Amino acid sequence: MNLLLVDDDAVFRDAFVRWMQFKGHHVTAVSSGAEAISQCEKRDFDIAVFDLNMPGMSGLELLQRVQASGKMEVIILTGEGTIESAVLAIQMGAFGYLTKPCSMGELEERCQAACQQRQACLKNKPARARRRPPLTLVGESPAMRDVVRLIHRIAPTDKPVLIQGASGTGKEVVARAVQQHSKLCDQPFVTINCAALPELLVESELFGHQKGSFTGATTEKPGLFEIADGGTLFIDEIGELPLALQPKLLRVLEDGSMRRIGGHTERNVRVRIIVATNRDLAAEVQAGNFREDLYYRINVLSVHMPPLCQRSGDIDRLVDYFLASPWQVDPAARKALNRYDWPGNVRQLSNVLQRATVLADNDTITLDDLPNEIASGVKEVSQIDTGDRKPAFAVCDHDSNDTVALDDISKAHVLEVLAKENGNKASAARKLGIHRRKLYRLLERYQSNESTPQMTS
Ligand SMILES: Nc1ncnc2c1ncn2[C@@H]1O[C@H](COP(=O)(O)OP(=O)(O)OP(=O)(O)O)[C@@H](O)[C@H]1O
Repeated sequence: MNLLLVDDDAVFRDAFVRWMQFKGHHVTAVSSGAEAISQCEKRDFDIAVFDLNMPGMSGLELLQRVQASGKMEVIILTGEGTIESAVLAIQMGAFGYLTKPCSMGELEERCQAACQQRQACLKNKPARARRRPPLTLVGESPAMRDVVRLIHRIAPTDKPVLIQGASGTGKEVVARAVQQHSKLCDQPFVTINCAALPELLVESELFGHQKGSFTGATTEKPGLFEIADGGTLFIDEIGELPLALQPKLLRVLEDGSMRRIGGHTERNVRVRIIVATNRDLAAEVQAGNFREDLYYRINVLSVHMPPLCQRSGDIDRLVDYFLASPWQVDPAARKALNRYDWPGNVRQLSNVLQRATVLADNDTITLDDLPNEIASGVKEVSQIDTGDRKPAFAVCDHDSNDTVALDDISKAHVLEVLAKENGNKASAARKLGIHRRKLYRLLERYQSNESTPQMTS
């Protein structure tokens, strides 16, 4: 295998290089995301192993940067082993993740498995078919029907589109839908997230640079406007675009002209712009953080994404969409999913379901596999989306008293059995007829409920 390791831990790097070379693999080991990107520009790798926590660029950011090339499989290493980051890595397209400390043998095995998958993929599928899966905008609630109607109205024009809405509501999905229903659907769809990059990098990503125009600009590089020429550029988190850069964007929007950083040549591009933000851009204009002329230039056609809690019926549809066969959700868990407020919207729902599939004992997701704040029938009211001063917790279900009573009975029984077994969890789980992991989760839930403030109706 041709392997790339990116880890700031020199001892681990050294051990990895020795082991993998001993096993006959080619290894390139670097200590930062920036070095990794430059290596990827120079040569192809079969498998890349990224440490999650690195100064500068994290493993997940790096994954996002190299993912577009679709050339190699990525394995993420995490020292903390949080389920959330692992789920995120898989969602972003990583082959898998491993928790440190792990043995070199284990890591090599995982790399071999990733390599086999890559080879099977390269053999069986033509290059075009390996691109992104087809886009699906799930939702038939009245609010989402309005969004879909709007997409069909605005897609055929070549005007800029502004998509606003809270984080995770599906703004990027809508941007892609607009592009796919437009006459530019066969042309490039290029994306940039302004929040994920430092100021100088945003400018150089958008407009490109000439060799030597700043430290680190070792080669000339075309910007995304040039790459997207003839197609669509999706600028995510436009509210984070530095003020100093805004006139440059305004200019390219007005007459299609731009210059690379350090360049003297005026270039002309024809790009349809779609921008998205979770900020209130009008308020940002008022606050002096966003230029008024740019705001009017991008706010020609706008789409407002409704929060998930305002899309009646869509939670069940999304659950069925995210969970492929043979996964099922038992009625109590489905009820809990439906009554939760989803401050993180569709992204949070997708993460919760992926987490549940990791935790579930079999193919059915139960209340035990859901996070406490969802399973316990107490919903966290989002203050981010509405700005309203609401209590942090509120009971949202009429029969929550029954749930609490049942919970109390089962808790008493579980604790009694555990006491009888002298605190031995393995034998208590056997007596209770449940998996040991389930017992651990129940005990965690009892503990956190004791420390969670709850209001009764
Ligand atoms: N209607 C939908 N149907 C299917 N999947 C959806 C839908 N809405 C969102 N998703 C999925 O939810 C996740 C978040 O969506 P997306 O990135 O488009 O949200 P966003 O509003 O752009 O978030 P952010 O503001 O944080 O960038 C993605 O995995 C996306 O595929």
